[in-house]
Amino acid sequence: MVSFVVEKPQRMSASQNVVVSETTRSSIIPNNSSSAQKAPTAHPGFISISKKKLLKNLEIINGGQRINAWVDSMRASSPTHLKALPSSISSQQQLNSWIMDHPSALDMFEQIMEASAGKQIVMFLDYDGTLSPIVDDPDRAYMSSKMRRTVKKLAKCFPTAIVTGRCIDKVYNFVKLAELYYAGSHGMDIKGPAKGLSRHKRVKQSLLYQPASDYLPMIDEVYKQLLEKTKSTPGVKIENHKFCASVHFRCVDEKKWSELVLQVRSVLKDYPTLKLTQGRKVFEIRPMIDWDKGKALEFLLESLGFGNSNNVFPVYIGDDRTDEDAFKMLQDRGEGFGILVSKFPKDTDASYSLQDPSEASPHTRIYMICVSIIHIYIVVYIYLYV
Ligand SMILES: O=P(O)(O)OC[C@H]1O[C@H](O[C@H]2O[C@H](CO)[C@@H](O)[C@H](O)[C@H]2O)[C@H](O)[C@@H](O)[C@@H]1O
Repeated sequence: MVSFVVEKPQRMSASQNVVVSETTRSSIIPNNSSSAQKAPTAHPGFISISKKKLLKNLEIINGGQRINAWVDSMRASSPTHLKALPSSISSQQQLNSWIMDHPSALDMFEQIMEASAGKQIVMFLDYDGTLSPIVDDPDRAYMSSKMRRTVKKLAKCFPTAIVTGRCIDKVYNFVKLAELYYAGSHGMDIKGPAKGLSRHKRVKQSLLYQPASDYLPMIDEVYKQLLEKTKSTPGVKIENHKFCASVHFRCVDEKKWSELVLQVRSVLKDYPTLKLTQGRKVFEIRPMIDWDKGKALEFLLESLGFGNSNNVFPVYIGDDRTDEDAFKMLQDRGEGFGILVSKFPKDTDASYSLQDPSEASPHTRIYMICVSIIHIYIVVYIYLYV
């Protein structure tokens, strides 16, 4: 039986977390006692619900299984922002203080230029919510042609990778750029640029690494079971991402969420080697292996010959909790920086943010940052070599 514990890991692998409330990085993870940690203190400036209070709020139903925590977590899953502020702190004050800690990447040209001078920039880009806007139907999360042109230009200047929860085939159908590296299925499927590019037909990327290949049949089985179990829930969408599966509830009526949770759990109970994490209005079912977007980033840097190099400057742009693993990896390596795309303050390991109160689309923001990075590169190149 899979049961769940509530914990508050502050700096554990972000992708292992299912956020219980908007104000914490609390998580619901499969109940294995070794993973239950002592609750650390919350990040300063961030409001946390105590474990006791949270547990009090949990409703014990269905043979002792806790459902309300899941539903709270689902409610908070997109957009993630800080609602439950003490009345003494206005949301504007909180935003200001967060921006002091995570300044807009667009205001930091000089610092970025200085820090990256003489180093090889390597670009890592998340897809959903970063290169494409969040939309109701995951099959229609198109990237604009303008964005595609920007990414193409970027890839001419620097090695560029798409790091996504989607499987490579699906993300490739949106991005359509053979010259990129792709780390699909949350980094569990890594491919390099295709050799012998063709304008007319897709040339297959070269396989670099698949750390969860043993899980392929299991994920397929789970995907089919999820389809079957959830078919009575209107609006649900199940995706097979090869090494992981997604259960979307963005279009499921909130009244049906507890029912959906029960359906998902009834499938997962037979698969103790899978874990469940949560993204933006989506449950992600993934192999319980020590691999995430951060590890994929590290792997790609090594593959590019920058394993032990001081001459590399990786930049990772992402919007979701799973991107935190990559931000953390950069922070731990002390190289490059992470940029969080978010309009709201979030607990993050990214150094910079891209948030736009004037509601510019993610396209515009990423476009601007990419153009800026290309600009920085050209300036540095001219400075050094011309
Ligand atoms: O790592 P990412 O590239 O950010 O992928 C994470 C998930 O993205 C997709 O779902 C999200 O975007 C959808 C389209 O905008 C939206 O409908 C959904 O609510 C979001 O969660 C993708 O469909 C998932 O499978 C990925 O895991």
